[in-house]
Amino acid sequence: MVKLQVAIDLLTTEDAIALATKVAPYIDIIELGTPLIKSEGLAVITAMKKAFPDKLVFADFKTADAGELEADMAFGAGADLITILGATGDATIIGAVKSAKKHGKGVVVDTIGVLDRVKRAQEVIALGVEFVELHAGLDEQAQPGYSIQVLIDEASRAGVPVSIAGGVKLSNIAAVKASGVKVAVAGAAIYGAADPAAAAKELREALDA
Ligand SMILES: O=C(CO)[C@H](O)[C@H](O)COP(=O)(O)O
Repeated sequence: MVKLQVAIDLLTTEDAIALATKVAPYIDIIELGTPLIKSEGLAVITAMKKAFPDKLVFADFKTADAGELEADMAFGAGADLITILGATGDATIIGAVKSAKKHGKGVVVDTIGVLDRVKRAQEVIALGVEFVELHAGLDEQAQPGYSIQVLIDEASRAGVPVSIAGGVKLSNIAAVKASGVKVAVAGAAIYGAADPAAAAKELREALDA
């Protein structure tokens, strides 16, 4: 079964918990976006895990250095998963994996900004990470000509556990699923919808079809 991850790119704990409450029945992983964590600090992780102990809480740290220290901070606050940048050196990823093993949690490598995402995904899986996020960030998505098809094609040939993030929505979720991903990440398609619960339900149903 493909897991559905909601990326919460809102700026307050109150708004994040309100959104998670609406969509919880349909999602597996609650992602606390980088701007949300920068705005609210580690407390938002603790509050979300307390509110949703049965969901995986994903702290989108996008760590570039001090991997073990930052992973200790995220896991200590209640996160189940943390992102480390694929663009950084292996030592940072190895440090975070060490922390994850200590806490019984997991590391996700975010390939934002990496030129050859598939090659890097294959390299970092060997370091013990849970899965790799094939990711076109919000700024890359805003570039003229951006298409999620690039990520879908990459996922199809990755040969290692991956997620796709960067414009996942109802019109492409079937193709995302068919690419063999472990996790589909949807942010704006859920938090930006007039009815986030209905949007999450439709995505869930499409993944389960
Ligand atoms: O991590 C992120 C940005 O850095 C986003 O949460 C992720 O890209 C999901 O985006 P979208 O709103 O397009 O689904």
